[in-house]
Amino acid sequence: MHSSAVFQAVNSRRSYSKVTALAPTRAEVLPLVAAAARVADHGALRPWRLLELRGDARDRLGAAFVAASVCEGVEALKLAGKPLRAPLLLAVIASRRVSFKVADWEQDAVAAGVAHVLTLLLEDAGWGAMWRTGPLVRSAPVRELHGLGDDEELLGWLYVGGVPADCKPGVRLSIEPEEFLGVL
Ligand SMILES: Cc1cc2nc3c(=O)[nH]c(=O)nc-3n(C[C@H](O)[C@H](O)[C@H](O)COP(=O)(O)O)c2cc1C
Repeated sequence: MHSSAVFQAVNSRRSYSKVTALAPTRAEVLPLVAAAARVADHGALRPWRLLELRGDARDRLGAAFVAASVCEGVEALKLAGKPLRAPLLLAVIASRRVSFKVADWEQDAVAAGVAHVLTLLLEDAGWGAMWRTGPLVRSAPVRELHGLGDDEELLGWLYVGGVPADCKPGVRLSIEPEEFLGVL
């Protein structure tokens, strides 16, 4: 069982904080999005959407960060440059649908599930990805840039790019599963 491709992919998953300027094309990303949409989804509400940010859209996100902050001068320049750490950012948006049956938190769990599975699929396709948020993710300028509706919340961005040839190995320590799997 532990040699299955799925087990290996999940067990070796890691984030890439540094990526190269290469990015998957929209055509390459689309089938991964379709596959990620297969996560469990109570009522099949599809309570999520993604936005691609490439090129100067990343500068506009940097400007929104600065507008939402109290930073000036060098600090503002540093903040403005944060979205430039990857050539492609995929904004993850929880879009809550009106439902008497499915609570908001269940819908947010679906959106988060899509993002987790998508990072795994991106890695499986040879790309480096890292989910990032930051304190300004729910600020008004950032919300406005993404055109969020009243029933939407930004869950952050998957920073996506090429895996550097000299990247360091991942560092997450293994857990002791007995500690996490109780019995009632
Ligand atoms: C919702 C969410 C938001 C995150 N936001 C950040 C962030 O803003 N900055 C950061 O350094 N890591 C953030 N992380 C953690 C990284 O994505 C990553 O998991 C962490 O650096 C550990 O690396 P690993 O995934 O290789 O174990 C976030 C993770 C999640 C699930």
